[in-house]
Amino acid sequence: MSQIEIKDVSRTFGKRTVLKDISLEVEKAEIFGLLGPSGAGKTTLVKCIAGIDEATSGSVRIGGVTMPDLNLMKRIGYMTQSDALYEELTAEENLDFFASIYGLKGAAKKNRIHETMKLVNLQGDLKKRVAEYSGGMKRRLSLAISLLHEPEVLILDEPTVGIDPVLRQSIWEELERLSRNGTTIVVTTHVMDEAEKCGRLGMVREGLLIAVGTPDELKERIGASNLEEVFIHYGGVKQV
Ligand SMILES: Nc1ncnc2c1ncn2[C@@H]1O[C@H](COP(=O)(O)OP(=O)(O)OP(=O)(O)O)[C@@H](O)[C@H]1O
Repeated sequence: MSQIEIKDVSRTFGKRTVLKDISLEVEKAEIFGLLGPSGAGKTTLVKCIAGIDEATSGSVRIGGVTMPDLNLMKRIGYMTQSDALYEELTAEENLDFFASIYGLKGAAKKNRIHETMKLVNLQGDLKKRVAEYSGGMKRRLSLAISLLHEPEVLILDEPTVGIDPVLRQSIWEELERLSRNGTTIVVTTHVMDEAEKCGRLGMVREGLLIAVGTPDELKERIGASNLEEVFIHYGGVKQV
């Protein structure tokens, strides 16, 4: 059984269909990347996987359980594109709040807060109010929050936007470490060198999943020398 099983998922908003019959399986410990032009439906798809949104038809199962499922959501880490943070609270208070929701307590909670903040290089800014954080710092704090409870499945919607290349690299090293330890990761990105680090990629265009494969398979399939060409071939629009 695959860790994530997406079967014939469609999502409509009013008369508009933004996901069309998407079927996909993601294996345990895989890093699966979703690529596609802006508005293609990547965020809508990851929201359906995370159980934040529900497919109009079709099903999403994680570990054999149909989503959305409240119990299962505690085992999923989800980082949204727009940071869901309490601006008036300090970073530490934000982390403390989310850690408590996930059932972390006492010394274990404190240790995990420090570990995740170290990981995103914000350990010196725990006491700072989020309102005083830069955009990139907020992204890093959101990432730390999504990692707090060491989820089995991690869903990241453009996690490294606004993050400098050095830190981006260390975040990817951490994602690779998590995957080696068994975490399944689904990540959306517009950054080609990040896409290259994914085990497999899914190309989304106008609500359809039009190609799936390893970065090398996708390149070979169309005779491209790099992923940018693959993106342009399948996406039609060049992203900056
Ligand atoms: N709640 C909603 N109501 C109506 N339309 C929506 C809603 N959410 C998303 N859409 C539409 O669905 C389409 C897909 O949006 P989505 O955010 O999934 O794209 P995306 O591929 O993630 O884009 P980006 O790369 O810019 O983040 C867009 O045309 C968007 O306007």
